[in-house]
Amino acid sequence: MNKLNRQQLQIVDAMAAGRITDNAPVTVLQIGEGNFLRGFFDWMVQTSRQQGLFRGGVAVTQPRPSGKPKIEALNEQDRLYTLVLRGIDEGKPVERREIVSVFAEAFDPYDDWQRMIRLAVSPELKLVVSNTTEAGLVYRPETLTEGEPIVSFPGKIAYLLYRRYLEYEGAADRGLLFLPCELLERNGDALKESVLQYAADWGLPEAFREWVRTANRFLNSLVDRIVAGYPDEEQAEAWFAEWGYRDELLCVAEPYHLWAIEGEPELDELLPFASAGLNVVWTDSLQPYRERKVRILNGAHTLMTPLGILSGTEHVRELMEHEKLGSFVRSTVREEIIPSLPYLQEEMNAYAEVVFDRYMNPYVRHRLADIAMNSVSKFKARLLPSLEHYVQSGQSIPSGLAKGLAALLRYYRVRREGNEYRGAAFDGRAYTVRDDAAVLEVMAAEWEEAQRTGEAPRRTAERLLACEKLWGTNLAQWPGLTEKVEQAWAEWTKEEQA
Ligand SMILES: NC(=O)c1ccc[n+]([C@@H]2O[C@H](COP(=O)([O-])OP(=O)(O)OC[C@H]3O[C@@H](n4cnc5c(N)ncnc54)[C@H](O)[C@@H]3O)[C@@H](O)[C@H]2O)c1
Ligand SMILES: O=P(O)(O)OC[C@@H](O)[C@@H](O)[C@H](O)[C@H](O)CO
Repeated sequence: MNKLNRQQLQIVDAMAAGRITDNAPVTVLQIGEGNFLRGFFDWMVQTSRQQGLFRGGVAVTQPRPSGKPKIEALNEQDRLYTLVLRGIDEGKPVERREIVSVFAEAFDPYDDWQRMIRLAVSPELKLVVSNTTEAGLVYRPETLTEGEPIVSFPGKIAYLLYRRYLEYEGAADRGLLFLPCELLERNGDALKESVLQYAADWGLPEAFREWVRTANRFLNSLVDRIVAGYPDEEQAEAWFAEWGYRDELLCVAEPYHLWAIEGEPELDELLPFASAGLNVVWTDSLQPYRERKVRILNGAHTLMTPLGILSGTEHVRELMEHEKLGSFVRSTVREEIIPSLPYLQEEMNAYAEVVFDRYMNPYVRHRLADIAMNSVSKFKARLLPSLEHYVQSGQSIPSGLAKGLAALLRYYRVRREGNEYRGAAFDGRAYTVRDDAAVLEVMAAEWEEAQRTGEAPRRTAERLLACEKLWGTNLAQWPGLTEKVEQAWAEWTKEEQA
């Protein structure tokens, strides 16, 4: 059977009315080849194109050298992929398939840095969208060597903007609009600050920094859609047989979507998603949207993942249906996370119930292993603020959140095997942990030390919690936390030995 290709696109022409002509100007640079942008942003571009509201094309590049295979796979499929939206929408089952065809270019910036620069200085370019996870939108000092690709995502943006600034001699109307989709608080501001930091580190002129601030817009936004990515093999094969083509970039997402963007509604002219009928909200305050979503929906995901994997469950729905694990998640959200939020409790409860329904979506098999990537930074952004609320207000540490942290630490009990860091579940089965090398090295070293010295678990918990490199603060000083972590470990050790 053939892979998805342009001919195929013609066969399903009717459904691909938003397809791109090969000579469409590239108005969007996308940094991120991952599932999320393909299941969210690119689908929005396609939807707007189908209505004649958006005319440009998207150039997609990967933010890390390791993302190259996806870019290659995309090119092998004429830059097309299939998106399946499946779920319950207003009480009714929905299943829609669409071939997304918004990519005018897909290339590896590490292979062809000059191409990246040409794109950055293009007069057609208007928008830069990204999703590099919370671990990617981070400032890490980096040297600028002319002619060589910049490794980090914000470093790339700093250099590319500098080239654009030089190209147009600082013209005020040549700036770009940035829409980082990483789930970080004030993601636009975070990107701008990192860019300015690199500019200062590299000794770029103050006039350039001023141009970054005044001629460019870095919008803060909050995205919400569960994009599960590639389905399980059995489902994928059944679909390929039905459709008559194979698609390595097949992506499955729920129909629900929300993009709350801090900015004036007039920006809809540049980004005509709300006009296309999509659930895109222009707002002057993201805070309530953000906190509700990150602390409840993402927080519960990050809470369930380590314990779920350690217990041998694979998918969100399976975990939510599990008697003990499902009720652990629900009660921690209802009794610990929601009371830590400064908003109307009924509204938060109503939102949480919708989230639990979304988790139970019978059509989306959202893998815990996927959610688990970079769990340490996710825990810090999504769950630590809830835990901190109790510490700050002098209340005792709640058990569910402490158990979640204990599970996270136990999940990161890893050893290095070749290029991978592997841990063992309660039943001894091995799994791979994906996180920043620095995080994995610290975790592996701390656990190795525990094993080497045969120290008491309390001491190990204390050392891990005290590790400021991991948490940015000394968590061992939070009253009662070390004891609760140790207690949770002791219970699991008993279960493992039983
Ligand atoms: N999948 C969803 O349901 C969903 C929904 C909302 C937001 N998100 C956002 O998407 C991220 C996960 O993306 P996905 O679901 O597309 O997964 P994915 O694995 O398909 O893609 C992850 C992307 O992030 C990049 N990346 C990972 N670590 C990086 C690092 N250290 N530096 C630079 N780039 C890095 C990868 O190269 C890839 O482009 C989340 O962290 C979140 O910010 C996802
Ligand atoms: O995408 P991640 O890996 O940052 O986090 C996993 C999930 O919490 C996340 O993808 C949610 O499904 C999503 O944020 C829903 O909008």
